[in-house]
Amino acid sequence: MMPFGERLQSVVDAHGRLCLGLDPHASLLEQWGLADDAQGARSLAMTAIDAAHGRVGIVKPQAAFFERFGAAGYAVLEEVIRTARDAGFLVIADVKRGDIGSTAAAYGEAWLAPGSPLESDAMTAVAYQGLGSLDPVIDLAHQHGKGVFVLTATSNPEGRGVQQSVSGSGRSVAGQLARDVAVRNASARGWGSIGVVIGATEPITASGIDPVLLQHTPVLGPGFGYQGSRLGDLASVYGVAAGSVIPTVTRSVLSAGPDGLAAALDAHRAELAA
Ligand SMILES: O=c1ccn([C@@H]2O[C@H](COP(=O)(O)O)[C@@H](O)[C@H]2O)c(=O)[nH]1
Repeated sequence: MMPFGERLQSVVDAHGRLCLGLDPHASLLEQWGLADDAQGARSLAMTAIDAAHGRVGIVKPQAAFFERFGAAGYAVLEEVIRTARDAGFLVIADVKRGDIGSTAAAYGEAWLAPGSPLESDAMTAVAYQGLGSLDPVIDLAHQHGKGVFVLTATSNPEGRGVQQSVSGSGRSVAGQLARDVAVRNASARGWGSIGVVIGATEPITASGIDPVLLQHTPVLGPGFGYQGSRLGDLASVYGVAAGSVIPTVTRSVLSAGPDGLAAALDAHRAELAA
């Protein structure tokens, strides 16, 4: 099985690095004229996947917007993930899971184990219980050619108090976490399979992250579009790590409505290319 980092690189080479978020917000369902239920969420996500064909190679369903509908929402999420993967998209399940190791392992089995109903190509994870608590997930990911993106410096301003605080190492929490993740990718030829999530809403150096360390570490970058950052600002936000960033856009595309999705995606791709 090819490692996730290499699979990610080949998808980026073929389709570019923009990632489309699949977030059926209640407000978007209303705007699209869809019911605020599991079938409405299904319709929005499937329409977005159709429009994404040939435009992006990576999609990121946000589980929370499906979980709102309980079992019916989960059934739809399973179908959305399967449909996207069968169509050749790389699917990053934005689930932000984390716990003591034995429980984290079960999260890994849910989202990354081959044959699991929710099998995705990568998942997002939270290291608040220590990066080591995610080791069972990381081991599982390596075993099956999957990826894990660890929240490091998030796009929401409320995160900064914790993430920018300086730990005993003399480094910020975010800076230390980025360093610890980067160490796990050190032997990769290109990108490793363990990524970080670093929001685009302020320069990453403000969080004490050394961009030089991220050469082999894929960076999932939310915060573009709706949250205010511009794809054209990629280099000023991420510095020398800009080449490792997978920028994600969601509401700034989905708010264009079903008929405007393709044009919105093309406009975002053009901004990124420029
Ligand atoms: O720091 C983070 C981590 C994750 N997200 C997620 O990304 C999308 C952003 O959606 P937009 O509509 O493009 O703002 C959403 O699913 C968040 O949960 C984030 O925004 N920031």
